[in-house]
Amino acid sequence: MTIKLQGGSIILEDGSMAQKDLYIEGEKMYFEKPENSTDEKVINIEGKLVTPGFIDVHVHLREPGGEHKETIETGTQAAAAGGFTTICAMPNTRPVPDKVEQMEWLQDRIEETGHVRVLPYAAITTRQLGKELTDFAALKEAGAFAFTDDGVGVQSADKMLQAMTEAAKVGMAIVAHCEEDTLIHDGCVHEGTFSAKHNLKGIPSVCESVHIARDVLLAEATGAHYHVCHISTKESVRVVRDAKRAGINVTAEVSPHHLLLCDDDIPGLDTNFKMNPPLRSKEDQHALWEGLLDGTIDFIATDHAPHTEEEKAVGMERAPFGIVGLETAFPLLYTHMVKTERATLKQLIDWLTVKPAETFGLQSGVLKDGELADITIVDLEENRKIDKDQFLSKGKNTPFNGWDCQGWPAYTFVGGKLVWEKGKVTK
Ligand SMILES: NC(=O)N[C@@H](CC(=O)O)C(=O)O
Ligand SMILES: [Zn+2]
Ligand SMILES: [Zn+2]
Repeated sequence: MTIKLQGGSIILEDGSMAQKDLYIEGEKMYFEKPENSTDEKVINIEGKLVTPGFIDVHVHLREPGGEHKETIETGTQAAAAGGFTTICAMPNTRPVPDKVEQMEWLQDRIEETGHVRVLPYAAITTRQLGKELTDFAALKEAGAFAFTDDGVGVQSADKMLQAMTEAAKVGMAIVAHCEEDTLIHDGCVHEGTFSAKHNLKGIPSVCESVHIARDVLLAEATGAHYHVCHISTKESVRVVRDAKRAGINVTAEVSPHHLLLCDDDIPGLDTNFKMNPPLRSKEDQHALWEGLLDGTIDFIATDHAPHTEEEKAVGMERAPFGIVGLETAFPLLYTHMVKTERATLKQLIDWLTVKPAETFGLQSGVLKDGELADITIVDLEENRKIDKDQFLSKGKNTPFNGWDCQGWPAYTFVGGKLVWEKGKVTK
């Protein structure tokens, strides 16, 4: 059966917007009605926006080993609800995907229970311990998206040098959680006004930026593609900007929460404002916007990191780091970036589609005649409050609960299949 998406505004490959019907037949999309099409189901999407499905390269699905926080099934349902058609799963699970066997298990599980495309990362080091490199060639062969030890930094410069050398050989990216263990100082929030006011130990900005400074030089020495996860400080932005100017192959992502919040916004000892890296200063937040707008930062990724309410209910110092993001990213960014005219709709969509696709050489990210139908349809007029109890994710740990947002995903198609329709999963 052909699905006709009728009357929507489409974002075309060249970035222009056109009022145009779109047809889905099998896995593919077409700008004209396919010739062999017989019966037709019309979905009226007048007034709505049709965009390439969103891509999030930084998601914690927790399976295997953390199924009480999230599963591939619930995490991909949350992704579908958020308009994401491709997400990349972080490897800080138990066991860690550091061997072909684990990658294969993960691929099977994704195939069985995933509602959207899931591209799994493999670890840089065995059990993410930073000691022994994994077999990059074998893991690439087994379908790894890229290599990362996200959750912890790679402490040894020599290990990182070896990792980048191997990554360059197999033509894959090193995706880095940048954190120098000797500078964490046992902190639970940013070292700044909030930590001082509440007498909490702080994580200084240099804890992140020294790793980035080290790593861009290693990337230069090896020619590897080096990607910075969840960039959060002004010094980090400056280092990446300078490295790009020097022609080093570095890219970076920023999370919605680091764009929309700083440590002044933390209302008190609320652990839904605790994440790694922590919310930094107003100045840092400003530098992230600047970096994103001038192209130093390439795109946006959520760092969706679900934890249970019980785990989060043990106080600022002991609660785990991390907040969820898949179901709130677009409405938050549309409301606080586009409606406020700090960026255009086209820029926002690029940061969620074309840019991550280009950075990692993915085929998706554009609407193109005859291509796979990974499509998100957004109701830009819909207004509602974020309600954590409505999340499909098991994680309710968001600092944005109750925020008024405009612009919510209404339909999500993955490979021509409707996986989300106004409030319900349709698989
Ligand atoms: N971001 C976080 O605060 N937490 C992440 C780990 C990580 O992304 O570093 C998690 O796995 O919970
Ligand atoms: Zn991380
Ligand atoms: Zn992460």
